[in-house]
Amino acid sequence: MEASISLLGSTKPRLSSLVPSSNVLHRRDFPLPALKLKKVSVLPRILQQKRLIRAQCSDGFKPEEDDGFVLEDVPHLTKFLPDLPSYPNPLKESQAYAIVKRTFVSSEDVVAQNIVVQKGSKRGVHFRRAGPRERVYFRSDEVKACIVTCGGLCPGINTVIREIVCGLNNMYGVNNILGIQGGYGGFYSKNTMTLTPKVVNDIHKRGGTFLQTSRGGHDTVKIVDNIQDRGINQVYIIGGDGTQKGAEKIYQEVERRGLQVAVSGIPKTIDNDIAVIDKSFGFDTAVEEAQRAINAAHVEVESVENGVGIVKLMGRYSGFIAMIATLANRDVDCCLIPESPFFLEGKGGLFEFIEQRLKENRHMVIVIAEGAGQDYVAQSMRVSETKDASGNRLLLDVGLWLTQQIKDHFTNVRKMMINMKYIDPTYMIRAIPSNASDNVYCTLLAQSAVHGAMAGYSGFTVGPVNSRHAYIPISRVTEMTNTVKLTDRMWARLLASTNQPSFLTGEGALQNVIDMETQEKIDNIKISSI
Ligand SMILES: Nc1ncnc2c1ncn2[C@@H]1O[C@H](COP(=O)(O)OP(=O)(O)O)[C@@H](O)[C@H]1O
Ligand SMILES: O=P(O)(O)OC[C@H]1O[C@](O)(COP(=O)(O)O)[C@@H](O)[C@@H]1O
Ligand SMILES: [Mg+2]
Repeated sequence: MEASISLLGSTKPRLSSLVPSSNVLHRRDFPLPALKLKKVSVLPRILQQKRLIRAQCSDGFKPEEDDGFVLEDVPHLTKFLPDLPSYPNPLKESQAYAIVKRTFVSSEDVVAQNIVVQKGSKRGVHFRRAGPRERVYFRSDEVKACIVTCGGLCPGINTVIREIVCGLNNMYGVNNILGIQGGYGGFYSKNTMTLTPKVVNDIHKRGGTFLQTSRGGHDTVKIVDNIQDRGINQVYIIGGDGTQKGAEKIYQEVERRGLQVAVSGIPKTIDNDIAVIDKSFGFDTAVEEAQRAINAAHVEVESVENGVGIVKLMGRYSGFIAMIATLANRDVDCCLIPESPFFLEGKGGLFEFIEQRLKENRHMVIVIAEGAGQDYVAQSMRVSETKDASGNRLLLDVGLWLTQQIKDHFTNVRKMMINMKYIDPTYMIRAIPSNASDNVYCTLLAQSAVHGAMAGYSGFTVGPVNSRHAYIPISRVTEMTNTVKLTDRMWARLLASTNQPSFLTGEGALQNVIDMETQEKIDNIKISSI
């Protein structure tokens, strides 16, 4: 049996850096013989720092020689605490699971990242399947867990908090659970609160986060000092890409200090910009809520002469909410997202399209993601870039800017009377409670996180990959942002449904073509690295 690690990257690897904490093949579960290192390709400059390390494993599955099977594994506490005792999983005694055929997930169960395959193709990347394991590495009465929420809001955070508390308590008999208030900074600057199933009983019916949140304030050493001082041994971290980067640092510090602490990340983002997972929780709820704003815009512009409605939706770097809300609605004439640069003037531009639609229909609706056209807006406003406490770029209000540009053009240049209606429902969309299907999704995420932590995994993220929940190395979800691929069919479906210009031809299109080429290169790398 043979196993090897392949490194995609430009720098010469050191052995220690090749086996990162997030990618250790766990010998007990998945016993591996010697590891062989292989440098397989050099990425273009744009991705050079983002080294993708993957471990190829042929053990356990007894695959054919070099069938291309790759397991991207998550770390286990026994990696640095080899003598850690394990215990039978208390779920064995659970009445609820009494007649379940297979209560426990086998160490050989994995989830394939790619499910569309060609006959004879390599098996590709896999992640460990999430779920309860036969043996756990914590005694229930020894567990002291904490939960923290960081970054922006999204529907469903309270459901995840509730289900971590109830999952720990109902499935594993854990009674000691703390809420860290106000995000990462709360570890060292605020009091904790005690969380019980009773305390969190109906929080899933409310939007926001019961624990409060914040941006900025991540201080790894202070946070881990606090974890150590309080005797916390399970840390559940709910947050987006920035938060998950922070979770990775906390795990690394935990490992450096040799602490028996399970660090579990639960990906949260309204923008759906987290890589690898199918979709982030709260996204469907947000898309549904966006329909109300789009419908309102449509009613308004339909009721007046030459009505032009603009609805601004969230999406800092990724236009998923705008794209899916547009596709779902069918009253939208044009959707503008950060991934697809647009231009206003001249042939093939937005002004020309608006005029054409007004002639045809006497009204039109534009949906714009808040991150769209930022460089364009910045050029015309000459403003310097500012950042929030977490280092995220603060966006210029593209919705207001576009409203003004359209007004000026039609009133002053085209001498046409138009009726502009601008709707900005951004915070309303992310502040609501999650819908029924997101609630179920949040429950599965929370329970997967609890099972993973109890099973002794640490430094991992949970999430569905092709509809199956998996344990994913944190670095895999932070190294790339999930964005709308203009070269995928979904964007083509949108263009076909709105019949809007693609902004790839015409006077303002040169830069767009360059951006498309860059995007295509990135897509090709992602595809070839799978
Ligand atoms: N690279 C990073 N390393 C450590 N912590 C980070 C990093 N980026 C962001 N954070 C922390 O994660 C938290 C949330 O980050 P933010 O980007 O605001 O939201 P989100 O996690 O939802 O994307 C903040 O407390 C921030 O300090
Ligand atoms: O005003 P806030 O709270 O900083 O949030 C605004 C940003 O938060 C987002 O919802 C994304 O938040 P996250 O990075 O926390 O996922 C963006 O869509 C938006 O630009
Ligand atoms: Mg983010």
